[in-house]
Amino acid sequence: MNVAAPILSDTLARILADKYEEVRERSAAMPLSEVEHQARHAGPTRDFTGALCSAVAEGRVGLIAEIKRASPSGGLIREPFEPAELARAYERAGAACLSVLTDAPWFQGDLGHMVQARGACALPVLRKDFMVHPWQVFEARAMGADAILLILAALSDEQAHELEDIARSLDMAVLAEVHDARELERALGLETRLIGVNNRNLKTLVTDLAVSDELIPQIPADRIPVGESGIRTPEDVRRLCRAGARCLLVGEHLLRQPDVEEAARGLITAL
Ligand SMILES: O=P(O)(O)OC[C@@H](O)[C@@H](O)c1c[nH]c2ccccc12
Repeated sequence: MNVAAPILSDTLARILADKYEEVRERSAAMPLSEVEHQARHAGPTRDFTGALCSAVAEGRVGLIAEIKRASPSGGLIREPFEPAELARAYERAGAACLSVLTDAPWFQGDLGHMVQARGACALPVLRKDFMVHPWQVFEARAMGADAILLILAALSDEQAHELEDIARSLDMAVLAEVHDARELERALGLETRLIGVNNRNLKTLVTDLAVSDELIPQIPADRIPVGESGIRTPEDVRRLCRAGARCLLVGEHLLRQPDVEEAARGLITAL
């Protein structure tokens, strides 16, 4: 009998096992009090939620454009990979915000990519990682992040609330990510207005825009729905808009194009 098999076939569980180990190592190298001190003395945040709302108010798509070198579902996505250049191209195209993958083992990410991207433009930046511990939230802010992602599938309610409280105390926005109705209900218990609907199942990596068709209409009007993952064409953009989301998080499709600026503009103006 192989009791490990079901767990090992769950990608999210494998990523989280690595993440807890990473947090153990990093927090041994620098105490929480020190990284918290750095976070509380970092420069001001850029308004992530405000940037999305302004884009939508102006009739555009509120695009969170992603910067990542690789992913478990897509393999190596872009090489050569230049975070600063990508950030400037997305900004010229009219993206509202950036998302930068910082997970190393599964996405070939790095906090340095986030620092480079943020330094190259004026856009608010989300640290895209698997946040499970306060240490990482302080680290994100210390390195300049304006927003963090909280994946409900990866967190207990208690963890989600604790990490959100810390992010808010640091003036960071929180994107609460859900993939089913149960997670949506839990996310609505948080303070944040930003509710991301991930079309990709992080356990199986199967991506289906029907997840957005189903869940986005269930999000109350006082929240801001964000459609996430698997968005490629202007028709996809219009489909998520019909479901009720004018804010979208897009990575792989843009990063596979030689001209990311033109590709981003094509989605931003799709409505
Ligand atoms: O590259 P895509 O399919 O356009 O998707 C972007 C983004 O939604 C995806 O990277 C993502 C959404 N939630 C996540 C959580 C962890 C890692 C990655 C993600």
